[in-house]
Amino acid sequence: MQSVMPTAREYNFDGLVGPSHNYAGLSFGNVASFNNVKSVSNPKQAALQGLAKMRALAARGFAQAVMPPQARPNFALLRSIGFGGSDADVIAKAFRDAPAILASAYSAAPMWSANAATVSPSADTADGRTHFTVANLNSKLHRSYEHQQTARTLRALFSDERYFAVHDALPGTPAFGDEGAANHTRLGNAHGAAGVEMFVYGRVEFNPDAPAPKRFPARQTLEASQAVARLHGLDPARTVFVAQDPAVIDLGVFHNDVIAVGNGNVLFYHEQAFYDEANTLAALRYSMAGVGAALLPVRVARSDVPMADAVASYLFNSQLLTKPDGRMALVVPQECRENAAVARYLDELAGSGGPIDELLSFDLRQSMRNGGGPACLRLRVVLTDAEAAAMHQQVIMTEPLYEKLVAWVLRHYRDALAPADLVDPQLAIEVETALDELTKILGLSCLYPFQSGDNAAPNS
Ligand SMILES: N=C(N)NCCC[C@H](NC(=O)CCC(=O)O)C(=O)O
Repeated sequence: MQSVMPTAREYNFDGLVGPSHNYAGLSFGNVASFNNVKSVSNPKQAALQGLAKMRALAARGFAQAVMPPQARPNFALLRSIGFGGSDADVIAKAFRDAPAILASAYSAAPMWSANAATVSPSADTADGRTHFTVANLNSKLHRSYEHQQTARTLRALFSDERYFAVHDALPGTPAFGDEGAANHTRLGNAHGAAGVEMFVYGRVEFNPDAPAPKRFPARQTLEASQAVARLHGLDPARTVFVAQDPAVIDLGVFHNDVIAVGNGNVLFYHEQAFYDEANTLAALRYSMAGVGAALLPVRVARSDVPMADAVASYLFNSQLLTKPDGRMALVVPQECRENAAVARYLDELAGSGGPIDELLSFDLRQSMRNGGGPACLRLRVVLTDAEAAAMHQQVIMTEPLYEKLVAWVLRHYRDALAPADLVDPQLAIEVETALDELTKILGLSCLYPFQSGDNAAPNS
């Protein structure tokens, strides 16, 4: 007997780049972040590049929404470590004594919304609700405090508890290092059907013999992934935990979404993505058979794309999107067209008669220089029609919203931000003014603690 499956669509929630986007080199292990340290950023261009991608994908009929940026600088963080006085005093003292920490408090990293949370659609969970676990991002100071505002934002967007459950971040300790959807892939048939959830980890806290990188940190632990699966009420038969190859973490693959992407029954991945490729595929095949799906691996050999090219071009940090005709489009950063090996590979892929028959390339240079490609910039949320109707509607990308957001960016954003500009107290005022206005555009009152006069709250 065939059960009736609700129609569901994958919404991509792109992080809107905030007005303080800058290059502070805060992410050891992320090659682009390190290489561009202390260069001058262009927040206006960064935001416009991100919006152009959202607009183009929405215009193509993909379900697209926007995640607002976070308030910056994080005065509560700065005050909690001994910088006191007026806001301007706090900024001046932090800039003088601890410029890297001021930069951390100013980071626009929430733009990479793939790291905001792990999301399990209602078709996979025990209670039939969509579950979100906010990522603690505790591997890096500048990302470790994002979770407080992320929880607040997700609860504002998905407030109807009949449909949605938003879990707070896991305890912020190394055993539970959690980077959200960047290390999570869902495979199956249709979006609305039960699927297999694959969690990829880089380290096991309580097994000193487990593979682990030597040079760069592994940000995701097995223990964290298991906790998320438990919180979401996932069926163990449809949940697969997989070790990332630690050797590639040491080459700059700091998240699994830098080396693999899945959609539907397709897993597009580099042969060095997993510690044990054969067993990973076998486990996925076995689990997927349980939901009547057959894995379709699209494996990229190192002879076609060496790891250095994969990391430099961000080929795998692409979005793999199902088109109305059931074929798939790969959304890649422009750098993929500029890398000879990758460009050659992609042309062959699109013409190969396989599931991916279209390439869409975007200029996301501002984000890329911080190690964030198309996939980093979006959080995937599969929603049934009823769930989509229950979420906050004013964040869904439409042409009028796009136009309003572009005008807002042009009004408020700077086109150059150098490390020394972070000492300018005016920047903090500009950011607050911009975000206050944004909440009106998006119909999200009291999204930020500063809007309730609470700049001292830990999540301010
Ligand atoms: N792969 C995914 N899903 N996300 C990419 C996140 C990039 C981010 N970069 C930064 O945080 C750079 C900050 C700086 O250097 O200023 C990070 O390393 O966490």
